[in-house]
Amino acid sequence: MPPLVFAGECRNLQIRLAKCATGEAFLVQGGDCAESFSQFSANTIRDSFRVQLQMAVVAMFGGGVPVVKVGRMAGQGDIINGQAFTADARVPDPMRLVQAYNQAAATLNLLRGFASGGYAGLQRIAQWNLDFMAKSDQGGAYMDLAKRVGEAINFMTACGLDSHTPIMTETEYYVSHECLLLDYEQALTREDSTTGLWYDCSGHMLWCGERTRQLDGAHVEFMRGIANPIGVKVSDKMDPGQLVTLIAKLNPENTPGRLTIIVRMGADKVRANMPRLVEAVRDSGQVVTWVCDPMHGNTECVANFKTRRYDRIRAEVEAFFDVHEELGTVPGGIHLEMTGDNVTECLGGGSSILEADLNSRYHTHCDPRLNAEQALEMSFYVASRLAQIFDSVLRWQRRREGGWRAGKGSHLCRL
Ligand SMILES: O=C[C@H](O)[C@H](O)COP(=O)(O)O
Ligand SMILES: C=C(OP(=O)(O)O)C(=O)O
Ligand SMILES: [Mn+2]
Repeated sequence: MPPLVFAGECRNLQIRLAKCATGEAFLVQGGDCAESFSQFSANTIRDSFRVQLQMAVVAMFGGGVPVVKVGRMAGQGDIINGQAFTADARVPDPMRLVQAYNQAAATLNLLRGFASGGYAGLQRIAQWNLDFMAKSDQGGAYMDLAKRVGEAINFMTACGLDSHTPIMTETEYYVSHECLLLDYEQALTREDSTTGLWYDCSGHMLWCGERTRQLDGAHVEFMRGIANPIGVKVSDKMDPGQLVTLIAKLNPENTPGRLTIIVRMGADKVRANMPRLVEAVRDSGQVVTWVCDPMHGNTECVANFKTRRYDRIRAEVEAFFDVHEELGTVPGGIHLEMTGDNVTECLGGGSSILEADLNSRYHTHCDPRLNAEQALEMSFYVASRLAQIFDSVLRWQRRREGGWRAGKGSHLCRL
């Protein structure tokens, strides 16, 4: 089966992720927990993509920083067994590997079309608002921002910016998924003819899950051998020394952008457990991109539904930014389980979803996702934190005629 991505694309993403490690860009990574075969459709793909476009515009315009867009898309869904709660459905079926591959290829094909075919053109910024969002507070706030962006574009066009330049009409978009099913990943791993390195061509970026990141495990051994940009999920159970050793194993050349540490601890565990990890990595001189996954540490069961509360998700993001602010290190991105559909899977947020609402539009096949409105609301919060950072950077720059220099390792030392 043909590879789904080209090694050169992975190298481009790695360069962008290196910028996220030094605060010169910010990663917005979002999509399903597990893409289901039954919900595979152009509209589902389109709507997830367009919310991510909206989030990127909000973070860029509000935060004053380039945004790197990576989807939790074109990865794995019902790739092993069926969803039905029956013994038959749960029997692993190898033909699902083929279906998952074909769906990933179709998803990626459509995403490439949206990204380069004009759908993502900045002139269309107002059309990205999803219909059901029009009347919501977030939708209204987004339209206000879209109007301001439109004015800025008109001004730049009046200054001579060619509205047909690719910056205005196209966007970069990458895909990622968990490197979980090694048979599937191995089948798509190819030696890149231009460098002689091995790339897992199932996606641009792969990450190692919280449950499979053992130093002597098969997943770390496989990921050590591929040249893709990779991530590692890290909970409060991670030991600082173990993390430093794991990073050295996965990124022995200490290549910027190669390794993203995706912290997922739970809102009430970040402040107590994240600083020691960040300090250990900083003191080791290793370059990583720090990203917050505020989903996986905040899962709970309410009224028989696996759900998450928007307030706890937001609190984890806040703590993530606070810890980096206190240590003078760099918040490099956010990693969300989200959808462009108007689902009721996570409680609270602007849509103020109540326990009684969970039953009405609960469509996830695995973890509960932020709906479009909640995801957009989160991007406004992220933008407000990025604005503070970049505002203070400008103050330092003015005062010191310098700027933030990427110090030894992933932290930034203020001049
Ligand atoms: O993202 C996927 C889930 O977190 C994983 O399947 C584990 O699910 P659990 O949190 O119900 O154990
Ligand atoms: C399983 C996942 O996360 P974690 O490994 O952090 O639990 C996931 O991101 O789908
Ligand atoms: Mn999940």
